[in-house]
Amino acid sequence: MGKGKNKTHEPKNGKPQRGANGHSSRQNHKRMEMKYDNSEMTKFPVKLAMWDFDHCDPKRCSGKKLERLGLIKSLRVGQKFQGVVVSPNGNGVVCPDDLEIVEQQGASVVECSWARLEEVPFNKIGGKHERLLPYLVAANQVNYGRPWRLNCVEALAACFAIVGRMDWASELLSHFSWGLGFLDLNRELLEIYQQCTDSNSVKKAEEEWLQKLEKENQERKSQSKDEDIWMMGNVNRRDNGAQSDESESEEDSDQSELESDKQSIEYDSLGNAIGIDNVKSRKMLSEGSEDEESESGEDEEPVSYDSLGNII
Ligand SMILES: C[S@@+](CC[C@H](N)C(=O)[O-])C[C@H]1O[C@@H](n2cnc3c(N)ncnc32)[C@H](O)[C@@H]1O
Repeated sequence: MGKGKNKTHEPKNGKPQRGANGHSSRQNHKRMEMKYDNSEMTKFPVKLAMWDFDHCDPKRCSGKKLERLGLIKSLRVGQKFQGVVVSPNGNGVVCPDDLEIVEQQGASVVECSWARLEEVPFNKIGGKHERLLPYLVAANQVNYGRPWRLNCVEALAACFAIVGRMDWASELLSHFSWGLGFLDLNRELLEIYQQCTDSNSVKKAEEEWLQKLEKENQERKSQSKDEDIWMMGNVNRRDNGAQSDESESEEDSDQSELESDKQSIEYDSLGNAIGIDNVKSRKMLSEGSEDEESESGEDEEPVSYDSLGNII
C-alpha cells in the first residue's frame, strides 16, 4: 500500500498503533472528528468524506483532487460515516428517499482501485447507510462509457443527482474539465431515478432501462444484418459460403447448379443423360476449390458469421 492515511501500520513492540504524526489512532480519531467542524468544510454545503487507500495515481485520482481543493476529508480505517456511503459494498441503491440523510449528514466514497477491492477492509469502514449506485455510465477519461464504474467525484455527484440535488452534483463536477459531461451523458436516466422513491423503485427503473437497452441492441443488430444483406446480395451464394452451414445454403447451391445446368445436359452416344453426373462432378470440384479458397482466404480476408450464417 502507498503512503495514504489508510496504509497498514504494523504495531511495534505491542504498543498501540501511531500515525505519521506520532499520535495514537484514538487521538487521531478525535482529531479527525474535530476537523469536521473545521471551517475548511464550509467549502461545500454538506460533508464529503472518503477512505483513501492510495491505490491510484494521485494526478488522475478524482478523490485526491477533491481533497486538494479542500472539498472532501479523508477518513481512517475504523471510522464510520453517518451519511450515505456510496460503496461497492452497499446493499440497496441510492434513492430519492435518501435526501434527508444526504442533506443532514453528507455523502462519502471509498477511494481505491477497482482492481484491488479485495484489499479494502469493508467491515472496518462504511456506516449505516451504505449504498450501491444504479446503472449509470462513467464520463471520466479513465473509464469513459463504462457502466457502473464511476470514479469518486462521479459517484458523489450521482448520489446528489438521484436524491434531487442537481445543484450540488453540478457544483462538484464543475471542478473537472469533463465533469458536467457526466450529467449530460446520464441526463435521461437520472431524471427517471429522480422520479422514484425508495431503493426498490430505483432498482425497478434500472431493470426497465436495461431491458430497453437490450431491446435496442437487438434491433440494431438485426437492422445492421438487414443492411448487410442489401449491401452484399445473398451472402449464402458467395464462393466462400462453404463455411455458412445449414441445409438452406446447401439447398440453394444445389438448386442453382441444377438450374444453371438444365440447358447444358448432355447425352452419351446411347442417349443416356450424362449431364447429372457432370453436375455432381462439378459440384465436387467446386467443393474442393471452396475448401482451398477458404483456407487461403483466411489469411487474406477473415470472415465472420452471425448465428444465422450471414457474413457480418
Ligand atoms: C473504486 S473508486 C475509483 C476511484 C478513482 N480512482 C477516482 O479517480 O476517483 C470509486 C468509488 O466510487 C464509488 N462508486 C463508483 N461507482 C459505484 C457504484 N456503481 N456503486 C457504488 N459505489 C460506486 C465507490 O465508493 C468506489 O469505491
